[in-house]
Amino acid sequence: MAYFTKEGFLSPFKSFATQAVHVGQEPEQWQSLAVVPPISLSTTFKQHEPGKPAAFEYSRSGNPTRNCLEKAVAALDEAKYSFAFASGLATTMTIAHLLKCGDNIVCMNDVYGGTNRYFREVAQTMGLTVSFVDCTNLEFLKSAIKPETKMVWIETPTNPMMKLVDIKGCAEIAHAKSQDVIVVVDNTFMSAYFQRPLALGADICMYSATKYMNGHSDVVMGLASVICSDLAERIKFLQNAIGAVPSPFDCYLCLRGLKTLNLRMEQHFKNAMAVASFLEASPYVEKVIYPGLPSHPQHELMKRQCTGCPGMITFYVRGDLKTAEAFLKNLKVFALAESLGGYESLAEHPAIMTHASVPEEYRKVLGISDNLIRLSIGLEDVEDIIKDLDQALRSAKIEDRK
Ligand SMILES: Cc1ncc(COP(=O)(O)O)c(C=O)c1O
Ligand SMILES: N[C@@H](CCSC[C@H](N)C(=O)O)C(=O)O
Repeated sequence: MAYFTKEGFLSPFKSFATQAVHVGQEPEQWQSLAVVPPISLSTTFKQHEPGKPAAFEYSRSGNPTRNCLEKAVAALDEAKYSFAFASGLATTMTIAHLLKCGDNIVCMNDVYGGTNRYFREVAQTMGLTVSFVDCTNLEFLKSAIKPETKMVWIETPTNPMMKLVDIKGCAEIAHAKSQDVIVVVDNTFMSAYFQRPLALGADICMYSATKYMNGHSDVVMGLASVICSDLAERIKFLQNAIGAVPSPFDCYLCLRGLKTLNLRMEQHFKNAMAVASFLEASPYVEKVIYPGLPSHPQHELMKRQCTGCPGMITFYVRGDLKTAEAFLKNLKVFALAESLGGYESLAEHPAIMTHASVPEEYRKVLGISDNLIRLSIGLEDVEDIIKDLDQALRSAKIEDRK
């Protein structure tokens, strides 16, 4: 088993835990001096004079509980502003509305299946064009950007192939072409604790907060953070004008989840590192893709732009679809389920589940084959996680060809 070390990674972001606990949550903002931000359910707020609201007027436009969450996330992303949405995809849709008919998006070719589906089947029918490009190679990105390109959309690490994209390199190339190109990083797999895209030159850092940011698999939500006040104005306008906002209760839960983000991510990393090492040594496994392992082709980039690695591991089981299915059905500690980033370990089959919406020929090119498995390593005792994987691999009756 590889020795766990964070050597070579970026140092943790200063005062992260303190900010997660306190920013946006000052008791003095409430008449009650509540230490825990109240869940503010009122849809509307009394005005003293027509058209002159105090801090809030209508809950879609702004809500006290959401406000606390947005302030906390802005601090954790080293941003100036953050905006919460009803889901990760609602965030993607709202961001896409920054563009107009005829504009082009250059999108990393390996992204979450739903992002791929949204760009191909929704945004394109509304008049945007989308070019899917392997942005791991910055030369490909450079040649893909054309005069109509107004947005570059990357995910790093990618879902599910765990490819890394050099955020700083991408931002430099995109902005050198034109300062108007908006560079968006989907930071879902990393969370604010392990990666700060805005500090590396991105314009928007977005999340499916359904995953690590909330971390308890009980909220569907999205977030977008920015530094530029002009961009913030435009997103705030769209947040209200489109209206895909989260409920105050979900904002409360996510804010609560953020308080343990640093602790959870550290443990996800430790557990995943042990699991990845176990899988790499297993005769039943063809190949493990985990950026924390020196065997990952972009391990050095991971250390250069991140403070650690999340609990996401992708691997090829030695065998075929039947083997993969048998393995997944035999798991006991892991739940066979879509999603990721919660405290519980999940396993899934990308080709049949999370990335079924990606056309088959495309999946082939990306390497999303029938024997590909994606794991979200949770916070259970790592010995139990490994024992479970071991028994499931063995009982899948895989021929040992090593
Ligand atoms: C990387 C990534 N981005 C975006 C999304 C979309 O988020 P949501 O399910 O919250 O709409 C997901 C998962 O669904 C995801 O894995
Ligand atoms: N981002 C999650 C969600 C998975 S897919 C959800 C649903 N089946 C859909 O197609 O929209 C993940 O990667 O697990």
